[in-house]
Amino acid sequence: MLYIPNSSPIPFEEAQRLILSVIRPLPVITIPLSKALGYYLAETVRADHDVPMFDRSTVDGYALRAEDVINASASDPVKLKVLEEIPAGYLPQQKITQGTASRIMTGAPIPEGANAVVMVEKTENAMEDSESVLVYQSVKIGDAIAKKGQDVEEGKDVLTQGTLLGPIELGLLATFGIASVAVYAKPKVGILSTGSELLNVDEPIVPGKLRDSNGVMLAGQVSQAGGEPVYFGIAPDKVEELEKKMLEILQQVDILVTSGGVSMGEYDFLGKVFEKINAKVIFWKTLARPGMPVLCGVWQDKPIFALAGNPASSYVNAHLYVLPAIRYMSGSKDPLPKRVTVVCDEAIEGKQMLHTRFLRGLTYVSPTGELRVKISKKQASNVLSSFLESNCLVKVPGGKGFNAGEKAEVYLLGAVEELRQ
Ligand SMILES: Nc1nc2c(c(=O)[nH]1)N[C@H]1C(S)=C(S)[C@@H](COP(=O)(O)OP(=O)(O)OC[C@H]3O[C@@H](n4cnc5c(N)ncnc54)[C@H](O)[C@@H]3O)O[C@H]1N2
Ligand code: MOO
Repeated sequence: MLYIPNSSPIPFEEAQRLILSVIRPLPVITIPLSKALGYYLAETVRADHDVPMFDRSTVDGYALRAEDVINASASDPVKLKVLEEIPAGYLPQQKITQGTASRIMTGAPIPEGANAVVMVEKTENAMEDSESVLVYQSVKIGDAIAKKGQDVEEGKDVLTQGTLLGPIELGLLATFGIASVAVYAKPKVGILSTGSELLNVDEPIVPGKLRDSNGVMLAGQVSQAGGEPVYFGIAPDKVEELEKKMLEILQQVDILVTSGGVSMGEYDFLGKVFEKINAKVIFWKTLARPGMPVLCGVWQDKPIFALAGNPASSYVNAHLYVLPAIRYMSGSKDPLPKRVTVVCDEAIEGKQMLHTRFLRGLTYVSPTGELRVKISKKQASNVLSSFLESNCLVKVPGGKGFNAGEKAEVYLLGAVEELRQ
């Protein structure tokens, strides 16, 4: 049995590395393209044709030879004979020769002989006079023509295995006729809140007790990372009940996440339960706060994350350890949290601390366009509300502080588009 109650805390980066070394991407499934948003691609898709497939007009106008209108101007237009009209979706029938042009619509194939398109606005009576057109502007060879293969060249990789499928990726797959797509399955993540002091969200408050806020919060984080959360309610601080409940859940999910019961209290039983259910401990305690006492193990290849119970600790633990595991099992090649470097508004004390701290902060764009961060006021592990005014975690490594104006690394919590000015 590997459970070591007095194991020494490890750096959080080492904890992340250890987790990723014991898990694997889930099996590949094939699903309709319309359902594939948010999945990771399990195959590399190669372009089996050019996009565009032919030289096409980028404007409504006239396909012509640039050399025929080299001297055209507003005061001295050039008259060309109009051969035909080419709507998008049709093939040209006529070849452009000296002194001729064809009316062409945006997206339609360029006729043979033409080497440029002039916009209809730079011509006169264009749409009424089907015989001829007056061109009031010169054009250069290639003007208003999207070349064959301009977007994607035949034979090139369009998307590689491990790419997260967003709206753009779905559009590209549709372009190549991929109606069903091979992706990695998404992990089912069981969530169990532990603690005899906890009440269900809909229960009336009882003196000394509090409602389970971690359950729904963790489910939200799991969903945002692309996992499928399943909430299994509250379990009391009793070893036998926890053991039974956790084994039951483990049969049904790919990952188990619990919160509470991992520190040194008389009722902190999670370590004991790991021992009872024969879960192999990967680590217990990291050199990072909030969430220092987090316990992580595997049971029959399924990771178990026993997160520290304080709400901010659970949130940060999930962000640093659970979400990367979800992304990795979902097929991501880059599962660790997104980070950026920003300039500190104010000094951050910390030289005397041994562990890394993740401080709540607000990253914003300064009027000069610089990414800067201000530290939120409340940082205690039991405080959740200060995340409302935060959008990042500022990493303050052990033994280090920051001067005002110094650069620090922050872990982004919201979308980058949410950075406020
Ligand atoms: N003697 C020591 N005491 C503590 C240590 C330590 O090293 N030695 N570590 C402290 C740290 S750091 C943390 S973090 C907490 C984490 O402890 P647990 O994971 O055992 O969490 P609990 O004691 O079960 O709960 C802590 C706190 O959070 C509340 N809680 C728990 N679950 C929920 C939930 N689902 N929703 C809302 N609130 C929840 C719980 O009621 C407690 O108030 O331990 C320190 N102690
Ligand atoms: O590591 Mo604990 O989460 O600070 O209070």
